Amino acid sequence: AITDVGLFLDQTESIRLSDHSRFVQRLAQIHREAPVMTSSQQWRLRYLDGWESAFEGDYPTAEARLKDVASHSGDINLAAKARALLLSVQVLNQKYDDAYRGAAAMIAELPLITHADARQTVLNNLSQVLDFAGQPDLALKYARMMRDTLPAGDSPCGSMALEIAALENLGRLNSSSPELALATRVCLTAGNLVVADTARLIRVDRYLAEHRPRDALELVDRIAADIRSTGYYPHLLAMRLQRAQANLALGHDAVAEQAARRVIAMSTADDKSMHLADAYHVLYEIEKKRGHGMAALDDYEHYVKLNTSYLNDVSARALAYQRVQQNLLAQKMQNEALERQNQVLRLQQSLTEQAARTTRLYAVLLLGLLTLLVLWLLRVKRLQLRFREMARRDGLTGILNHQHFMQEAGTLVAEQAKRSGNVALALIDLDHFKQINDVHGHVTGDLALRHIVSVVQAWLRPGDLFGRLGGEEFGLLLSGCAHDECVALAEHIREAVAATPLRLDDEPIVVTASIGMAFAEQVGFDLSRLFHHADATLYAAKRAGRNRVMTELTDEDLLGRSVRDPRPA
Ligand SMILES: Nc1nc2c(ncn2[C@@H]2O[C@H](COP(=O)(O)OP(=O)(O)OP(=O)(O)O)[C@@H](O)[C@H]2O)c(=O)[nH]1
Repeated sequence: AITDVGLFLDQTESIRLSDHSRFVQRLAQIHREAPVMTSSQQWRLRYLDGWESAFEGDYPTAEARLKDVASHSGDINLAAKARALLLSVQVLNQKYDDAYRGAAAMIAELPLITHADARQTVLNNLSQVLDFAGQPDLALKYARMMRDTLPAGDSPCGSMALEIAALENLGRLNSSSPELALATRVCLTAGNLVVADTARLIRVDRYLAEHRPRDALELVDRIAADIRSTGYYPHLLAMRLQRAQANLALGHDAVAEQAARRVIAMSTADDKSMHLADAYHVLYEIEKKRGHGMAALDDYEHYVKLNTSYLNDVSARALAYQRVQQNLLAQKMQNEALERQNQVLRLQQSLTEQAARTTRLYAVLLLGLLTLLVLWLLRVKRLQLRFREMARRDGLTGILNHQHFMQEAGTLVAEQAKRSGNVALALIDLDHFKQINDVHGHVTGDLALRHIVSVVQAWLRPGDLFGRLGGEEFGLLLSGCAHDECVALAEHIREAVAATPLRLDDEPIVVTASIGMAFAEQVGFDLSRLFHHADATLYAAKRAGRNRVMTELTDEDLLGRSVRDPRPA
């Protein structure tokens, strides 16, 4: 019983050529015993079944089994072996186009087939198929590749067989070619009788071609037992034909006839080998010698028919090979054209993308520039505003300067004139300011001016105009307050100034202010008249002892004392 299925399959496969009958027995045994097998072992068995079908000449069964293994085993190396064998089966079954397409595909895939055993099988079948396609040069190339990549310990018998087959077709062999002797010896040593027989049968052919029928016959007799023991049909046929031809050449017509008739009897109707045609040619020669005109003619007709059929088959194979090559070339060119078209499309796409990117870049740059421009304009505008504002302000105190106070005051007076509102002008002059400068210094005088300004500002209402008219004199234009309210506000300011001394390190510095007022309701909506009158009341306040608010002129002022010149507008 089979104990180790893997080992059993290995051993069975290894003797398929050297001991074919045992190989068949073992295949039958494994099917009979049906041991438990892994999936991969089942596929290996199927491959061996396919191999045996091919060996027996049952090509349709072989093809079905091998295609099954190639498509479904899932084992890349076993599939490669199955496909390689399928090539030979298809050729033998005259499916040339299929075989040559398969061969082209296998050549392309060759670098992927790394398993040494599978690679040997593929190279082996490629060489066979290409030789059969009338391409002995290529066949020789793959045979030599097979020899050069032979796994260590393997016999070179197989590759030598292919090499001599290709050399034979190239017309490069004669009966004493060392390749033939070497192949025979190597294959006999390896126990591969079928291949050794191939080499020896070629040698017989060469003897016959060299008109050495005796040597041919002698060699045939020597190898007959071996050939019969393999049972390999093409060899049996070849051997009998060679025997017929050799005997014919030696004048042993009866023996020759017998051998030729055995060839014919063995052949199947659709046999396309040259052996059958040649067998009829032997019979034709014999009948001709015998003077049997009708029989000779009959044999000759057979010969011509078979020979034509054989030659047709040879040219059909060569044509199929060329056709497949042309188709592959056309397909390759079509693929290249498509690839070029794709390249153009890809290029166009990338150009479009690049253009879009460039446009985006320009847009971003432009936007950046615009932003910068806007920011710059804003900055310029801000600076302009700042400069304008600076031009309107008094440098020391930050309130309106004289010129701007006069402008704004003019506008305000005109507005109030239109709506008959009330306007009051208060001129504020600090008292004895010269003394502050003299006693505390000019810097302290500056601080005192700013201090007073901040005290006054605390009392201002929105809309009140406050400006420095020069030195220690300030103008305050009030609107929207009744006469008494305006006076009260001026009074609050005066009190606040007097009550809020400037506090530095030393003792507090008290500053007082005199305020003279004028009202539009009394002098009219005219700025210079308002100034003129306020200046006069201010002068009156000073004369009256300072630190006070004056709204009217005293009798004393009215009698004789002239008022000061109004401030220039
Ligand atoms: N520290 C300082 N002093 C100023 C400034 N402008 C004017 N003065 C001083 O203010 C003083 C004004 O003096 P006067 O016009 O004599 O008047 P006063 O001393 O205030 O006396 P009355 O107005 O009569 O009370 C002068 O000593 C000027 O130098 C200024 O910007 N800073």
